[in-house]
Amino acid sequence: MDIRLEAISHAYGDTDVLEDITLDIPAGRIVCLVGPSGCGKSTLLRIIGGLERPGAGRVLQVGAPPEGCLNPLTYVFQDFALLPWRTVRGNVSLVLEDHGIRRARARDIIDDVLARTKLSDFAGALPKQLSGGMKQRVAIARALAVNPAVMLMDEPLSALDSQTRELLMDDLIALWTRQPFTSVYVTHNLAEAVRLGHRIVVLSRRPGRICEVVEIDKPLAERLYADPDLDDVQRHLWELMRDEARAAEEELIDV
Ligand SMILES: Nc1ncnc2c1ncn2[C@@H]1O[C@H](COP(=O)(O)OP(=O)(O)OP(=O)(O)O)[C@@H](O)[C@H]1O
Repeated sequence: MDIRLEAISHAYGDTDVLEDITLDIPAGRIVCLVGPSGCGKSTLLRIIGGLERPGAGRVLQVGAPPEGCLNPLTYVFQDFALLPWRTVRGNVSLVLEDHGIRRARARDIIDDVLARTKLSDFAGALPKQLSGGMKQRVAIARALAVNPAVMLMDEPLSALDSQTRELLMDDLIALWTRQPFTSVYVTHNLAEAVRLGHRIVVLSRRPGRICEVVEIDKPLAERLYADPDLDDVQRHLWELMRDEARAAEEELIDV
C-alpha cells in the first residue's frame, strides 16, 4: 500500500503549520522528513496516521495493505511507550490481544518479530531491565507485530546516546534488508536521514513547505558509517536547511 498526500495544509488557530504538502510514500521505502524545529513534521505524521484531520488536502491510501495486516498505520515513538509491568513478550502481545489474537497464533507472530529484532533471548525481561536501545527494539517489534502497511516513526532514536543510535541504525538497516517495510521517519538528525532514507523530504520553517525531495539510490545495506557519498548528500541537506533552521531558531527565541 502506498500513501499519497495531496495538497495538505494545516493551521492551529492563527498559526499556519503546514502548507501545500504533496508527497508520495511508496510501499517498501523509508521516507524521512527533516526540517527546522517547529516546521510541522510531527503534525504531518499525525495527519498521515489519522490522529488529526488536515485543514485542507487529503491523505490517500493507495492499494491494499499487506496480507495479515492488523493496523495499516502504526506508530513508533521517541519514548518507547512500553508498559513497565509487562515483559517484552507481554508488551508485544498487547497489540495482538487488542485484535483478539491469542495462544498459538499470537505466539507465532511474537516469536517472529522478536527474532527479527534480535530479542528472542529477552522475551521474559521487564522494560526496566533493558537498555534504551533494547526498549526501542521492543517498540519496533510491537509495531511489526501488526504487520503494518506503514510505520510512522517520530524521532525514534533521539532519546538514545550516539553509540546506541548507530547500533540501532544498523539494526533497522538489517531489519529492512531482510524484509522491507514502509516508513515515514521524522528526524532532526541528517546523518540518520542519509543512512536510513530512500527519499528525504526537506521542509522549510513553519509553515512547513517542501523545499526539496532528495532521493538516495544507494542500497541501505551498502550505506556505511562515514560513507563519503552520504556525507555529500548530508552537506547538501544542511545547505538547504541552514538558513531556515537559523530563522526558525531566532523565531523561537522571540516567542
Ligand atoms: N495541538 C497543537 N495545538 C497548537 N499548536 C500546536 C499543536 N501541535 C503542534 N503545534 C505547533 O505547531 C507547530 C509545529 O509543531 P510540530 O510538533 O509538528 O513541529 P516539528 O517540526 O515536529 O517540531 P520539532 O522538530 O521541534 O519536534 C509548532 O509551532 C507547535 O508549537
